[in-house]
Amino acid sequence: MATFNPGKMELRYMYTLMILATIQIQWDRFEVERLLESSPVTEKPKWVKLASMAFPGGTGGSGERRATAELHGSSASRRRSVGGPDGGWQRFCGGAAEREKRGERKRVSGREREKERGDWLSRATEACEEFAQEAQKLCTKLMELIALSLGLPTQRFSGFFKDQTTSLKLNHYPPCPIPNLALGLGRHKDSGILTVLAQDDHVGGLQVKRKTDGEWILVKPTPDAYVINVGQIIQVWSNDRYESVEHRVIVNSEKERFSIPFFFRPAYYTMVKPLEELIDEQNPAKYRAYNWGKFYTTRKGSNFRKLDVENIQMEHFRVTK
Ligand SMILES: O=C(O)CCC(=O)C(=O)O
Ligand SMILES: [Fe+2]
Repeated sequence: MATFNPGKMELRYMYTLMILATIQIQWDRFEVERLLESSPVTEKPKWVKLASMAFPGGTGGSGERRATAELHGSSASRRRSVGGPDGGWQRFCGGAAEREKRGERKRVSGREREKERGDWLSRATEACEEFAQEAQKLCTKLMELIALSLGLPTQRFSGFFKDQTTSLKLNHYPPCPIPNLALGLGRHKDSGILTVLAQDDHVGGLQVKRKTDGEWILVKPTPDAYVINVGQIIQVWSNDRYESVEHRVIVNSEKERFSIPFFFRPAYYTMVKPLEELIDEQNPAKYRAYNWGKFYTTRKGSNFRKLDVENIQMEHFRVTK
């Protein structure tokens, strides 16, 4: 019987999460299809069977509901979608052969796979485009409300929405027989402006850290609702009046889980710093200015997950007294 070692736990998340696709969203044009085609999805056909993806519907409007229906498949096709990304995953959750025995993975012919890939791409593309457009509108609205709540004009943030580095990610967390030895995604704060997260309507896994006692609290899925995360940029802009919450994802021993975060982010050239209207002698700036593009690429390019070293954090720009 394996023993639970919380110290090691954080390091193992890279074994379980499969990022099916990361879609860079252009401000004036959604180039989802082209980017999906060049994503790892097409290079790793065993990941492709996403027809079963539970795409939470409702708040995005009727178009999204249609996409939801399209993306729901039979339970047989859902099982077929489970594939393993690497040896690490196999170590904890079984190799391809074991998963085939458990009925979680089925061998498919090259031709069948090609067809599935094509079908999946067109359905996923349509669904992603609709979701991205709705999420974009939602973020714009939310930023108006956040501006008002800070005593600022509603359009205060609109200058930051040009040349966005916004992206959409499709996450797949396969079931893991030893869930207490793995994390779907390690603890982190989202670094951008806002995240609109469509989490699986039925399978929970997202946890947030309660500030008062450090306890991890499960965010129970609410059908027809999105989870909105305040990103670290809002924390800096608001000079800590808003705080970005730490979160992570645990895995499930029986059920796979999907989630679709939409990361609303500014242009690479944005200098992130507390808004001048919010600082004065009594409320001095708590952060030094940093370049978003540099911050983001350094953070993304770092191999902190493997080396167990600290990744670049917004906290590094906090002014110390
Ligand atoms: O899968 C989830 O529910 C959360 C994913 C997440 O936090 C992220 O991708 O940043
Ligand atoms: Fe996150």
